[in-house]
Amino acid sequence: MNMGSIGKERKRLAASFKYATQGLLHVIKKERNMQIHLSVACIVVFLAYFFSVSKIEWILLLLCIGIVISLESVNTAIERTVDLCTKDMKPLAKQAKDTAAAAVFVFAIISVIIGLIIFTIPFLKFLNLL
Ligand SMILES: Nc1ncnc2c1ncn2[C@@H]1O[C@H](COP(=O)(O)OP(=O)(O)OP(=O)(O)O)[C@@H](O)[C@H]1O
Repeated sequence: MNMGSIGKERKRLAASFKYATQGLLHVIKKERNMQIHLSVACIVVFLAYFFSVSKIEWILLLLCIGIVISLESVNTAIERTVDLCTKDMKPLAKQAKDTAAAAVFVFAIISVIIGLIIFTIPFLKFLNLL
């Protein structure tokens, strides 16, 4: 690989980061669900810091936050693609959108359960109930 092609490769990499950032900002601006996920994520990070959760618990919480945000982005991409394909009401369009929404929903429920497992005992101790 010569210097010219390394420079081109770097530019291409920088451009792909730029486009991904634009995509993320679009979902944050336009999708109410993403705004809710991010607000919950901020609260979870605050609680994790406040209760000094363990390293493995931090990893689990950050994984949940990352996966929910990623799934919501993919869900939005599928919604946009369906809307681009058809403006008519079609059963397949509904199945595509609802199935994509189900992916976010399932992992969001798992994340809530993980959050409850991690925070319930510290929270009860904080309230002097344990
Ligand atoms: N082209 C379509 N054909 C059939 N059903 C559709 C179509 N577009 C949307 N729907 C269905 O209508 C319902 C509402 O969809 P809509 O996209 O308006 O909002 P949503 O799924 O709540 O997503 P969001 O709130 O993130 O925009 C969903 O069940 C969806 O699958």
